[in-house]
Amino acid sequence: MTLLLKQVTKRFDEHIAVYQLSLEIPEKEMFGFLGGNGAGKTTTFRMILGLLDKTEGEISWNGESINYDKSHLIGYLPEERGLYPKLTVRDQLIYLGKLRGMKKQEVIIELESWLERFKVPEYIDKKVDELSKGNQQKIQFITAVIHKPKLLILDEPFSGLDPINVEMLKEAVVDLKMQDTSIVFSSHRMEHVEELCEHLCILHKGKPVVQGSLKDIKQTFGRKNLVVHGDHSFDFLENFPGVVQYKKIAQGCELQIENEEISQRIFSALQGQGFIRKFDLEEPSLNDIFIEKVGASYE
Ligand SMILES: Nc1ncnc2c1ncn2[C@@H]1O[C@H](COP(=O)(O)OP(=O)(O)OP(=O)(O)O)[C@@H](O)[C@H]1O
Repeated sequence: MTLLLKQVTKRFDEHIAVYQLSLEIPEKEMFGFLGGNGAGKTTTFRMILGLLDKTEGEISWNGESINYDKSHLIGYLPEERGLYPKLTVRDQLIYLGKLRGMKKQEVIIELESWLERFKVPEYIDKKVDELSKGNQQKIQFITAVIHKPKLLILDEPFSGLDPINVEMLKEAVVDLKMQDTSIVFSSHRMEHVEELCEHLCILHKGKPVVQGSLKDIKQTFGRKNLVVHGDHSFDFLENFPGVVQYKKIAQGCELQIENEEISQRIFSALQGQGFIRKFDLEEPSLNDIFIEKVGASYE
């Protein structure tokens, strides 16, 4: 089931939060939605989920308008987490699971298996406000996935988690994808999107500035990173034609260059200048691309 956004705009009075956004989110894939603060990610999610009316445009799933009565098809981890603090994890999940058409016993089986997986089986009888923020987030994640949705929308799923829990959640998300769940997630963390997503969109002030497959985005960006390690000074490369950025490091330097050809010229210029231990041409990182496209306004 492909999720399609066509020329979607959202205005809050005079303020345009999302402007003519068109996106195709392939089924059974993980799609990364990037953007600085206030770029329009959450607003877009809320429109997809029917929590906010769009001002203009169309949103469809598998060629049809999304039927919000069939809430069991969609799972949502909101940015502002919202669990009932005084309910136990068990009661919370039973309540939310039933809202999505699950039977109590089904909920318990799924919940126990998720808590086991997240290595916190003892939390089942704890009240939410007895849990740390990171652990509350795991519970919130379980509420988003317990009913096995076909489309899963995760708004900043990894924020506030320690590295071990980030890995645990990442693995869970990858497994859900393997089980054919279509997943869209927003993040400020480029490396997470780079690691997990085949396709992505970078929003800036409500407009897409980059979108497509990660591979194509990197290829068409043109610029490359070049890492050179060696014993002599590489300072002359700072003003070398085609070098966009120069960074001195202990072992040598790291450069951003305009294109692959510049690396050949640098290679020639380094001949006879001493021992080179490393000369590596690398794809730009998503972080490089983000900074270039979104620039100084990113917080
Ligand atoms: N209910 C609202 N009323 C008025 N303006 C709003 C409302 N919701 C969002 N906005 C504005 O719309 C813009 C997009 O906000 P949104 O929350 O979608 O950004 P975001 O990309 O999710 O940001 P962040 O990464 O900081 O969470 C912002 O300028 C925000 O102030």
